[in-house]
Amino acid sequence: MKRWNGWGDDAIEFALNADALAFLGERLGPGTPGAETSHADACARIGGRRLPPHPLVDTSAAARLANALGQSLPDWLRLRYGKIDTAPDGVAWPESGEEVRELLDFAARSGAIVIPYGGGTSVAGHVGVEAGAAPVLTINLTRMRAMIDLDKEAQLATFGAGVLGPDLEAQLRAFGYTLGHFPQSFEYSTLGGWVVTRSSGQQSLRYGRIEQLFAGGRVETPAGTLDLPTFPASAAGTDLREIVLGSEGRLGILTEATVRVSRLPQYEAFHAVFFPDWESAAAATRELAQAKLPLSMLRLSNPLETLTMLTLAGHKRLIGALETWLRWRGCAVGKCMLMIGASGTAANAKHALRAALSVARGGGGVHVGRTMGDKWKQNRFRNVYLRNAAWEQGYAIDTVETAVDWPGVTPMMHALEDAATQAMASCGERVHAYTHLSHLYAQGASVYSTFVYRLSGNYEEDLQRWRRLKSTVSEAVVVNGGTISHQHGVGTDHAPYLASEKGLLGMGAMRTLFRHFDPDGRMNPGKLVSP
Ligand SMILES: Cc1cc2nc3c(=O)[nH]c(=O)nc-3n(C[C@H](O)[C@H](O)[C@H](O)COP(=O)(O)OP(=O)(O)OC[C@H]3O[C@@H](n4cnc5c(N)ncnc54)[C@H](O)[C@@H]3O)c2cc1C
Repeated sequence: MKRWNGWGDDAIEFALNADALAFLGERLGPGTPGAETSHADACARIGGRRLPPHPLVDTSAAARLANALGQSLPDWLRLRYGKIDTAPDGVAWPESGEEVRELLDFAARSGAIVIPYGGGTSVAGHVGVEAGAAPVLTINLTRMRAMIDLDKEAQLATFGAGVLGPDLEAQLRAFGYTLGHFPQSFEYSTLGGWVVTRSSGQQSLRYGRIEQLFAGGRVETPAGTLDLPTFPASAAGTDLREIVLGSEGRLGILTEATVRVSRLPQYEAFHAVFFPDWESAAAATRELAQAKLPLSMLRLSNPLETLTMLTLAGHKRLIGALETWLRWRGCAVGKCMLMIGASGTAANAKHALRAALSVARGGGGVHVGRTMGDKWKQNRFRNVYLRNAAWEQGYAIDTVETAVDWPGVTPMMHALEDAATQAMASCGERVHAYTHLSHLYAQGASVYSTFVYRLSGNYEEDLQRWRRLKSTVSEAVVVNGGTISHQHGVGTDHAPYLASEKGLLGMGAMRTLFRHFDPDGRMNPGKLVSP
């Protein structure tokens, strides 16, 4: 069953091994797990409902709690410490566009605010309920999950927008196709959520970001239905898909999405290469991105992330032997791991890998084969469970991500890690901060930093620690010329920083656009831009 106050299926544990615990203890000090609220107590704290009855709306405390929050660290703090001060007044699970329309009309009649809810994997405060006088209706889309059409000739598939990643891939795989969109949250996030948050999957180098995959669809807005027909390309003025992408539930509900699919790859492999230091690794990775080889993934870990991954991997003797061999090849303290993936026909993928490994070797890289790549693939959606394991040992894990052009990539990495160190020092704490470049472009890269730090066991103190960390690191993103999000979107947590990249005129244009589709300001207010 899905965990109500953590990540994933409660039958799956991904424990921290003894070496990893000792490593964290040494770097941060011993953790203090907080007292936890039970599900029954959390339900008991859900206040009275303010919506009139409707046959499609469930007003039970359990349904409202399950759809009250996402997966950001403050969301976790609220759930774990039982500080659920706001929740929707009712939750509906429509099964058709007509039911969505009916629910939007019901919300208008009841003066209710509407929050669209996909998988609830937002890490930026997209689905939470702001305190206010109006009742709140959360519309959970996950029952709209069928494949409506597969046009093999055009390689286009249309789905109900609430389809979860594994379900979508399984429905396509039955016909020999894939979307190839694999965010780390794949198992619990939805197609609609991906589109409206401009998500990016781990193999975006081959398949593209969701912007490239989203071909059209249907949006139910308070002002009417917006249909987006598919074209391979069009010069007919403003591309209306672009106003749906990144709209974060502000203009309406995406009920159907048509996506560009590919044939299932015959062959897929991930290889690991180590470099002696960050400078050589970053230079070779940039060269690889600019060579535009048909790879599916490039993912470069900095020295501390490399060390952390090797420590978490367990298999101490095997990793020890690998490290001895790497030392002998010149990759010792400060080494960085690059993961290179290729998918497609066996001949093309192998050719791309051979070419990539040759560039990597030319840049000082040491190729260690496929074993680590196979392990990475096997655990690509499992590592997230470490958030649960770390919490239980008294440690919080949070991440911040941005993207910047190549000259800014290394300065950004240092700026994010320094900002986190400074923020936690102001709380009298240390932080274990490490970074990888997860999505590579010819012009630049996403910079993705992970921060591990101690919980205090006290809700207010832990919220304060998170606020300091989030604001200091977000300011570092802005000062260093990065976007406030490369893939997680804006929500409430990044909204204060958006104007610095959009400008006042741009922010005004976004507000006017949302008002056009949602004249009463009913759709997910407070997220992305202030009303
Ligand atoms: C552990 C973890 C790993 C992650 N890894 C990645 C990653 O690799 N790449 C990445 O891009 N993101 C990642 N994310 C972030 C998150 O998964 C994405 O933002 C995802 O796109 C959200 O999809 P969802 O279905 O869960 O949407 P939700 O969280 O339910 O909603 C997000 C926003 O979309 C709106 N919304 C949802 N569905 C609809 C709809 N049908 N119509 C209109 N509005 C809608 C909501 O109102 C809200 O504003 C990760 C999150 C976690 C917790």
